Amino acid sequence: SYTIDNADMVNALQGEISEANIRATIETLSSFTNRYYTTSTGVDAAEWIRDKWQSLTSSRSDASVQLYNHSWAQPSVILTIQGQTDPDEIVVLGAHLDSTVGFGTGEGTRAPGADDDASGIATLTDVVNAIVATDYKPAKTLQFMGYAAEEVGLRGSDDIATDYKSQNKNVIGVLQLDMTNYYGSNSDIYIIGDYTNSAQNSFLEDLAQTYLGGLSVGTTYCGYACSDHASWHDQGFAASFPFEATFNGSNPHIHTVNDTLANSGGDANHAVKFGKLAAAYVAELAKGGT
Ligand SMILES: N[C@H](Cc1ccc(I)cc1)C(=O)NO
Ligand SMILES: [Zn+2]
Ligand SMILES: [Zn+2]
Repeated sequence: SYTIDNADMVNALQGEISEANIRATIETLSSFTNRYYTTSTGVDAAEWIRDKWQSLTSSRSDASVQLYNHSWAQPSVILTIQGQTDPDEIVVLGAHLDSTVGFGTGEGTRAPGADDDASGIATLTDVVNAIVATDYKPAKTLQFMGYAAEEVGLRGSDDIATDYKSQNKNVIGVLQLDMTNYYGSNSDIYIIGDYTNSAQNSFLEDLAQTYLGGLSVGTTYCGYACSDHASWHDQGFAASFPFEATFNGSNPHIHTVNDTLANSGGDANHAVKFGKLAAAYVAELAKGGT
């Protein structure tokens, strides 16, 4: 059952979430020609994330970063921060690191993917930065995951979720961030109601009410397995997916060469909301302190 009783830690983490940091990471990731799952630049982008997460956590003896290799070129990236008291309980926060402009994407094709999903990776990266800046030590284990090959059938997260299920890993919750930075609808955050866990969705709503007072939270539906949360849901894990807008209000530029920061408003102000929600999710699910 979910409890909300770690306010000092949540507030400290939220105080470190930075629009400028998130924007800088979006700009770097969208500057790779593409992050497609079969290309050299798709591999380069994954390795950049590995290096970034490694450098952010280099002072932490409880942290390590690994590539998770698949049957195609682009690896996934997993940062593990060991839990202090309940290390076998795992909280997963994910986003996908690949980008596409649809059929025909290949070596040299321009696919910036600023919102889809550099915004999600950048948001998670800033939560990692906040964890280090506050010297937060989670009671349960955290795993930050950059998934490869989401755009071609949720393939990276499917490999990982299936692997974790077969190993009987005790994943107590999964949060997906895919498109956090296009402010396209009236409410600030939309909880996806299908292929997700309703109890955890309610927990997210309670976290937003408690820690994101001024923001409004709605619900919307994909109607299909629309991002990596569905891979975890399919394996029976509790997954949730806070999303940028309603389906109709979401970023119309995705999967085109026009999915740029400029076409997401030119800043990361919308993504900041998701960073603060993710920070609350981390501290109130994984508990712990400094
Ligand atoms: N289909 C998803 C984007 C997407 C996710 C949820 C909703 I509602 C609308 C659109 C995708 O391209 N993920 O990479
Ligand atoms: Zn996506
Ligand atoms: Zn996409």
